[in-house]
Amino acid sequence: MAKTYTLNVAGLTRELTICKVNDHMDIAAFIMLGDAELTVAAAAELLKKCPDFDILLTAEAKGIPLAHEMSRQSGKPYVCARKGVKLYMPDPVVVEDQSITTAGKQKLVIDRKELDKMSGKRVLVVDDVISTGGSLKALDELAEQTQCTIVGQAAVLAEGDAAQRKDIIFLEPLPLFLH
Ligand SMILES: O=P(O)(O)OC[C@H]1O[C@H](OP(=O)(O)OP(=O)(O)O)[C@H](O)[C@@H]1O
Ligand SMILES: Nc1ncnc2[nH]cnc12
Repeated sequence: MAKTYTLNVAGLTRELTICKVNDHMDIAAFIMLGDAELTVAAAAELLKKCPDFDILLTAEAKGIPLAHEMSRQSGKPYVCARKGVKLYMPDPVVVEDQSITTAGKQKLVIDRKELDKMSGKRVLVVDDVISTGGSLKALDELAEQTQCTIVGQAAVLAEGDAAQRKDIIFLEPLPLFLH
């Protein structure tokens, strides 16, 4: 049987499977994709803690259901950064992204027209989990490519050292398993 970590968040309990990242570190995999009950509950709790905003910004893939639900509950729109350039992006703005779960570099991309939906707006950056902060940094870099104000950076979970950060809003910490 795979080892698990018991997570209590937004009034719900989930058993997260522990997965190997490398010889020295495991993570408890937090997968909200497919978990509508948790997504709805976490979005509601997070919105209570976040400042007023005009538009949400998130990253493909696991950030999408959370941003969608926060958008639905708040009535505010969201913009999603994709992990690659699509043929329907005439003017893609691309930044590099490195996250704890992915070996090597990824890309985050938003087409200019989509990016400019944030222009002059108060932007709340959201993701399911913040760990190294690499993905959050890439989202911030994209937001900085237009005239907007980032009013908050929020995630359901802050993993490892991210739980000590004072510049993010989160519901619960998530440990890293070092050995
Ligand atoms: O703080 P970091 O170290 O960047 O880790 C956090 C990021 O990692 C996960 O995405 P992942 O790269 O696994 O991609 P996915 O959502 O496409 O599965 C998660 O959804 C965050 O975006
Ligand atoms: N614990 C975790 N589970 C899933 N994706 C992650 N990205 C960063 N940390 C993660």
